[in-house]
Amino acid sequence: MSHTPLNGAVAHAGDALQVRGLSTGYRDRQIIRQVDLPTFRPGEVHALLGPNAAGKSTLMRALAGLQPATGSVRLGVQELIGLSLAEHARRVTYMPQTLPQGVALSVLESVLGALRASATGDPAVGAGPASHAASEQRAVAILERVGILHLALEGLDHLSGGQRQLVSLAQSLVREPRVLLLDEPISALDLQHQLRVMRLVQELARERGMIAILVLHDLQIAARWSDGVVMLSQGAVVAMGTPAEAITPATLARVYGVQARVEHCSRGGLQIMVDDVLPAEAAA
Ligand SMILES: Nc1ncnc2c1ncn2[C@@H]1O[C@H](COP(=O)(O)OP(=O)(O)OP(=O)(O)O)[C@@H](O)[C@H]1O
Repeated sequence: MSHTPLNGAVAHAGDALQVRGLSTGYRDRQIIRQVDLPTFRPGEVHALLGPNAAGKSTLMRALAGLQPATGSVRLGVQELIGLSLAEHARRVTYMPQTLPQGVALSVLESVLGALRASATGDPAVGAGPASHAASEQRAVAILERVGILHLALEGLDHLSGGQRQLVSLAQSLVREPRVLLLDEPISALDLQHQLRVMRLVQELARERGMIAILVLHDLQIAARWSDGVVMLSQGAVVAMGTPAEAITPATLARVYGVQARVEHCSRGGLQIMVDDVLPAEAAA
């Protein structure tokens, strides 16, 4: 398969994710209406942006097969809508905004549990002492890359909010999914950890040929680390493309109702300055 990767992404042979005419919602309320998304290619990192209640988590959960949807979500030639949850989870991992509370496990045990839960049929993660050692090696390696190996034996309930978010990330990464969906993965992290996580996700996407889609609220981080951006508002796509194409004063006014300037730096980055909230009639 040949394609032109976005930004600095390395071309990976592998299956692209194609989303066409996707609709989903809750009971009598449709949230996402007939959405087409850009082609997500192996090795790329994409940001899903939009205001509160735009439908970002709902869309991510539908992509992960965690709620009923209509339309098409295809990974290569495989249609994912209609697959069993287990089949879906073998290909797509979703990291929710919050880690469940009250789990009496150590960090390492929780990462091993996430690996086992996803590994039915993977010979490297089966029963028996040899595969147990292999699983433990894989879990330790990911804790090290996330930078929390020193927390391996800590109880989950003793961690800070940011530490819990890093554990949640490790639980998702250890599964080595082809598609990784991270819902606000850096919302509880300090500046240094935000950058470390974004760098790690980009590195792993490039190394593994993984597709990473992240819900983010920080536009500057999205612009710096994403190959592609999708902006969602009221369940519909308002803009998509490279960060420079999608993040413009006009889209920021329309989607967030703010007056902003976007400057293109000589080194290729974007500088986004939000000056004010627009009056309601100007934002509409
Ligand atoms: N379980 C649910 N049952 C019914 N409605 C829901 C449910 N979860 C979310 N919604 C509604 O769906 C809409 C979209 O919510 P969603 O969580 O997808 O938005 P979001 O863009 O992720 O927002 P945020 O940035 O605040 O996390 C909201 O109006 C919300 O009230």
